[in-house]
Amino acid sequence: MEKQQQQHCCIQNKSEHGSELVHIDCVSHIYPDGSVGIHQMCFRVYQHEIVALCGANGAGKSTLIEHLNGLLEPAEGRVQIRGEEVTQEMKKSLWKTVGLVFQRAEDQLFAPTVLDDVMFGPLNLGLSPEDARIEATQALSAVGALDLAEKIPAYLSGGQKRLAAIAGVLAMKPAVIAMDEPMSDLDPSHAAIVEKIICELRDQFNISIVISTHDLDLAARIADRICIVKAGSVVAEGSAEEIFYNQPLLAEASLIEPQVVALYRAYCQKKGVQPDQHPITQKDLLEAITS
Ligand SMILES: Nc1ncnc2c1ncn2[C@@H]1O[C@H](COP(=O)(O)OP(=O)(O)OP(=O)(O)O)[C@@H](O)[C@H]1O
Repeated sequence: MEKQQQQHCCIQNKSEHGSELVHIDCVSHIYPDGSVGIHQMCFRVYQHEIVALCGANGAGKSTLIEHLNGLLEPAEGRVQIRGEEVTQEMKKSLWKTVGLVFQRAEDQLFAPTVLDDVMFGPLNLGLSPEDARIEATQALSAVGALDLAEKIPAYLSGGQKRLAAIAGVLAMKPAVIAMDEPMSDLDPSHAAIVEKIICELRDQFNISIVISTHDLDLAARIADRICIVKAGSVVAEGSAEEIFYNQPLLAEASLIEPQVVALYRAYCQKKGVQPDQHPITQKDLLEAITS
């Protein structure tokens, strides 16, 4: 089986990446009702990166995310943390390395106040109440939500719940934070706040971020690496330029190219020129069409 796993996991660690933090090599994950969640899935998270999992509904993004912190386990396969294979005993503590922000943030908020909630993780890590309070206060401050500390989680707005949930995970100082659809249900201004926080977590806290998203424009703006998930597997990975200018790949994965890519193609078509650049951000696009 060892040989089979090595053969299947064909996307190799490349020198341009930082060191490897998590490696999921999942031959299969079958849900109790027999549904195949993921299969032949190879996925790595490297240090200091934002990686976006993009795929259609039911592609397997959430199932993969839940494998990252041991909420789900491969029926067949293995998980490695910093090159070390995770044993049954270690599975219980994967959450210390990988924090998970659920799609429905309320699913992880249960304490009487936001501060209590954010302190829960540090207390579980064995910190004293005083130190847990300091960590929680710093985490709330980092996501700009210190004013929510004494609020009752159930009464927060959707955007506030998302910030409180991110703070709760950040307070444990994990190496990786995985967020399942982090912008779902957020208005544009709250989405912009969360987008900024995601970039700050990488840049200021050196935390690697995994997001699952249907929003390819978001992925194009912030992700260092894009993984296309289809039918339970990562079928392609690369930079935004490599992935989002590959029309056959996107069509095969039932994805629609980001707006910047569509606009650039339309511009080139109208001008009768070959699309010889690969703008990904609005700034790149402006430069490409004005240069
Ligand atoms: N608890 C479950 N029990 C049975 N099947 C499940 C369960 N959760 C997910 N699945 C199935 O596993 C497959 C992958 O689902 P998953 O939720 O991982 O996809 P996804 O890419 O996150 O989808 P979406 O974008 O719609 O959230 C789907 O076929 C789904 O029906």
